[in-house]
Amino acid sequence: MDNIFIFDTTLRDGEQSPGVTLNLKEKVAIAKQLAKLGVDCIEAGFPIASPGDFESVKAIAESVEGPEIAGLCRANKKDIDRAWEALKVAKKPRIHIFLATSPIHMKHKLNKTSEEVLKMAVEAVSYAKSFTENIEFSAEDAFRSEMNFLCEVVEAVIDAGATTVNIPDTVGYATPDEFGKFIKTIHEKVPNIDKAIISVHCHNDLGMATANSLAAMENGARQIEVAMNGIGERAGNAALEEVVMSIYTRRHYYNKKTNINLGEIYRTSKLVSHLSGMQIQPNKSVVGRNAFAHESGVHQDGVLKERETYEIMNPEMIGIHVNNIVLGKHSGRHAFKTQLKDLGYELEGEGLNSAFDRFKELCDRKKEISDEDLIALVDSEILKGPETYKFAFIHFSSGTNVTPTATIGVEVEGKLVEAAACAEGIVEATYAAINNIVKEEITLADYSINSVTSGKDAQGEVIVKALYKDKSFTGRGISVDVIEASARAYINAINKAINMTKVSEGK
Ligand SMILES: CC(=O)SCCNC(=O)CCNC(=O)[C@H](O)C(C)(C)COP(=O)(O)OP(=O)(O)OC[C@H]1O[C@@H](n2cnc3c(N)ncnc32)[C@H](O)[C@@H]1OP(=O)(O)O
Ligand SMILES: CC(C)C(=O)C(=O)O
Ligand SMILES: [Mg+2]
Repeated sequence: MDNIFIFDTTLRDGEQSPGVTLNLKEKVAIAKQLAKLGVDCIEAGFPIASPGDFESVKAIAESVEGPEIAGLCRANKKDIDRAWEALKVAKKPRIHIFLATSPIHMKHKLNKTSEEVLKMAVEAVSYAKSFTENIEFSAEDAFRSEMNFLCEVVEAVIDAGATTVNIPDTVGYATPDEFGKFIKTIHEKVPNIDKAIISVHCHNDLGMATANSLAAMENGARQIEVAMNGIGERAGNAALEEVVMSIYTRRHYYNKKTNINLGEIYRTSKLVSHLSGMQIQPNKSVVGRNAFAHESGVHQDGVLKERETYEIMNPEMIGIHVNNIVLGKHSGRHAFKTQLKDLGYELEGEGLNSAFDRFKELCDRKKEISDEDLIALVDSEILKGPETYKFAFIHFSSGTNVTPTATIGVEVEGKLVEAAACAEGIVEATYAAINNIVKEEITLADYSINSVTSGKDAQGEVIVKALYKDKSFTGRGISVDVIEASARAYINAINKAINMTKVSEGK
């Protein structure tokens, strides 16, 4: 079976999803999980975009082993220099240069002729080649490009040393049959095509990103670019879990394989969803809550008699955990640590202690702690990043004919600071009380609440988006009390906003 190279762009195109902002610690945690998952290449970011992006690409290049680490750049020297500065510490660095080749992008966005674009592409690849052998070139908006010109660019960048050439459907315009034919034609027309790996990068604007990627694979593409849970610009990228599980489940049809450890898929999906704040729709293929649920009698009867009547994949295969240990108030550190290890977390020392303390607090408020509770707790506890403001307590009163009032306690540099506020609603009062302590120009842009598990003692997970200096920051908070979860989420967003802005302003 031929191997298909999986290039993961969760941390670059995925992070371009509106409203998603990940801090350095979160990006490194996702990259380490992607390495466990077995992706062949991690696109860690766009180093010139901001000091924060640069630092996270560098940190991933330094600390994540296994996959190649790629950094994106435009076709110019300063982007390539900056990308190399971040990537050079990686064991297997890859410079990824993109430049649009479609008439609409060249004319309106780049204001360049096709001759100038061809020259820029070749010069950029040749320049990057002075740093590393491993160069990917992406012809942005390739699918809307004129075929002969696109082939001319592909041939020229391969001659200049590109080892991978990516053919993106940047705006998700293609349909599977025509995209397959498109990739086939490129293979037929470009004489030196065998000297490079042909890659595809499909967007999901018409819901066809996975189908288009697979059609391209059937016509010679050997690398597929994906993002976990399909996150990315606009409607997102081809979803890693869909592409990989299609290749696996239909392996006898496609005769292809990937290096992905299928058992890490669910865990990675959960981590990305928690940290990005992009919730997974219940009916999402492979990783949605309902992907393996059977509601109707005929289906339940079938599955009880023989699972394969209605299931084409085994949930355990993708790491949906079958749990024999029930954690609760009487569990100790050993069971806690073992359970976490089964879920993919290797916690030691301070990290383990702080997660265990939060776990014990939770046990006082909730009888049985599920895997979902544990994952949410550890993700919010361990990866929250620097805490300028630390939640201490909240008291509130609210109800019909009562003015909602909240008093909040927050630790600032080790000192407890308290403030109170009234408003029309209790969440608004809580946030006004927090604003009285924080005194920064931060506004709430979005708020959502979900229960982590079912049952009356379920934890609530609040995700907020806060605006600070024209940028949006996601915060997450969990608690069995939804007002406390709301306070924790807002404080988390404020901490991220202040600390990530300091990094990007070089402070
Ligand atoms: C399809 C994709 O996903 S592409 C990746 C998109 N990702 C991002 O944009 C990441 C975040 N971006 C940023 O932070 C900023 O856009 C930066 C730092 C990269 C650039 O910021 P600025 O210098 O202020 O430029 P701005 O974004 O306004 O405009 C882009 C400029 O790059 C040029 N450009 C766009 N693509 C390319 C390219 N591939 N190669 C060279 N130049 C390019 C544009 O023509 C424009 O140039 P102009 O100023 O001469 O008109
Ligand atoms: C940078 C390129 C690969 C991209 O994201 C696109 O064309 O969609
Ligand atoms: Mg893209």
